[in-house]
Amino acid sequence: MSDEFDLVVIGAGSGGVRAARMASGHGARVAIIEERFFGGTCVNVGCVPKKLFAYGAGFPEEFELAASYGYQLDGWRFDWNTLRDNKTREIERLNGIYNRILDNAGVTVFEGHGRIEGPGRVSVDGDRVLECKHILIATGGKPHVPELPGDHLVRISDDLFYLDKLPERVAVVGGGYIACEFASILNGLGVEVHQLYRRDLILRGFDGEIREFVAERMAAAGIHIHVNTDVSAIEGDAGGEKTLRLLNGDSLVVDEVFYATGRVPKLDGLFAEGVSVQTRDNGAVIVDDAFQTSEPGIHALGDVTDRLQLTPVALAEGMWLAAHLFGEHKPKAPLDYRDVPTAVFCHPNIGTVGLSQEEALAEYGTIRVYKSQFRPMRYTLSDIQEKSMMKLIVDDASDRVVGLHMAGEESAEITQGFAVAVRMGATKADFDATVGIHPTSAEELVTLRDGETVSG
Ligand SMILES: Cc1cc2nc3c(=O)[nH]c(=O)nc-3n(C[C@H](O)[C@H](O)[C@H](O)COP(=O)(O)OP(=O)(O)OC[C@H]3O[C@@H](n4cnc5c(N)ncnc54)[C@H](O)[C@@H]3O)c2cc1C
Ligand SMILES: NC(=O)c1ccc[n+]([C@@H]2O[C@H](COP(=O)([O-])OP(=O)(O)OC[C@H]3O[C@@H](n4cnc5c(N)ncnc54)[C@H](O)[C@@H]3O)[C@@H](O)[C@H]2O)c1
Repeated sequence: MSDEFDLVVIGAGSGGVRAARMASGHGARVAIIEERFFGGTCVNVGCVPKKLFAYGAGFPEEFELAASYGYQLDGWRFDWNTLRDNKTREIERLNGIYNRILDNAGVTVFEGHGRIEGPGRVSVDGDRVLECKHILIATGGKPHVPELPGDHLVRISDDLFYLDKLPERVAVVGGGYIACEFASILNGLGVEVHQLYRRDLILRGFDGEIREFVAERMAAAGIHIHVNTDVSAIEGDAGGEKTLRLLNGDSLVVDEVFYATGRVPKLDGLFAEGVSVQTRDNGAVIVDDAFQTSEPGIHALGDVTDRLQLTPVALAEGMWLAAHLFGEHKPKAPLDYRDVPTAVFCHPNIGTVGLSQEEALAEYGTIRVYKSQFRPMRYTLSDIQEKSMMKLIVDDASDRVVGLHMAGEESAEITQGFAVAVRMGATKADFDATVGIHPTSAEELVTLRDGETVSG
């Protein structure tokens, strides 16, 4: 086996695997080094197990709904171990697939810790040294927990996926993607959930009315959302009850405390002494439009650069870089981060693409806002009070739809399709001219009529 490569990728997560495969496909000699799990965060402790758990958490409501359609269920019992272990089996299957994909693509795989020894030199476990023309840092991120007394009692997102037993009461600290998703999953599985958020409304950065709607729906589903609240100390022991001392003087007793207070770039032991690249204050590797760091021949992409921490973004970056470095047809323009759709798999789901009402107002001055709240048909035979909300934000001058937001069942699935139209610059008139599919929730988005003009 040769130890000389065109590209050595450090980290076999979403971005690293895609870049390695594509580069190999373009004819490059590629090696990849992974120290923990093939497929990275998304496959092992992120998107995939999270979505499986979110499906699992939806069943109690399905059982209740089934009764309204005439199904007599003779009671049910939930077994955490079955869900956790079935999930783990599926993740192990995917690990194998990732390994095979790399092999089949002709990528040389190393298991161990990658360290950059100098330009064009990467060691595996500080031992074997690989020589290469290009190095790619695709080492992802890791959870950030603020320092506080008792922080050794805190659990991070990775831990949820391997809990020995499901706790009866939890506190989830944070108001972003992971905190909202975990709060919804645990609540759906029957756990008493307290979500603590330091500001006044969760899901900062999303459209204001969608945030209010989702916070209200999550609370209606049974999650105790404590806003303007932060933790000053945690007391207790790892295997038992924990008491959270709150800044407002209150306290809260739970069995587990999950912190979902953001993720920071993972650079642990990545650089040998005397080697470095420029980073931002939070450690994010600074790259230009071509994913080039401050050091020639060293590139970086994905979560370690802290642009948009999303798997499809890391995949797109990996493909772009592989084509740029080794492709016959080089990309003609930098990757476009405009109108990247995203979803939060809390309950209800959020799907969003483009600008929030607040952002659109600041950018365009005068906008039209179309919105609708309704009870999806599926629930109308039951007493379940599920609701959906949809919003279109239109630039008044050009009639272009610049933002599309939905909270409610199937939001993520529906938004993916509409994201194509928004990216292509569809106008409100185009939406109006599109015939709906009946009866669906999605048809609401092409039948919204009475817009409100808002000027900033
Ligand atoms: C709980 C959770 C849920 C999420 N859900 C979603 C979702 O639903 N949708 C979505 O789009 N995104 C989601 N994300 C975000 C998504 O997982 C990340 O954006 C994505 O995985 C980033 O890919 P990456 O290649 O940059 O890094 P990663 O996937 O983190 O891969 C980095 C890899 O590098 C390895 N590594 C690190 N240092 C070294 C070293 N020195 N040597 C060798 N190997 C090393 C790590 O072990 C890891 O396997 C979620 C994240 C979390 C935590
Ligand atoms: N569905 C998805 O696509 C998905 C799901 C999960 C994660 N992700 C990605 O992973 C990233 C990380 O997720 P996350 O939820 O950890 O981060 P986040 O940035 O979405 O949320 C972090 C939350 O922690 C709070 N916070 C930060 N520091 C704090 C402190 N010291 N004390 C109290 N609260 C504090 C913030 O106010 C915020 O509410 C996300 O930004 C997202 O890009 C995506």
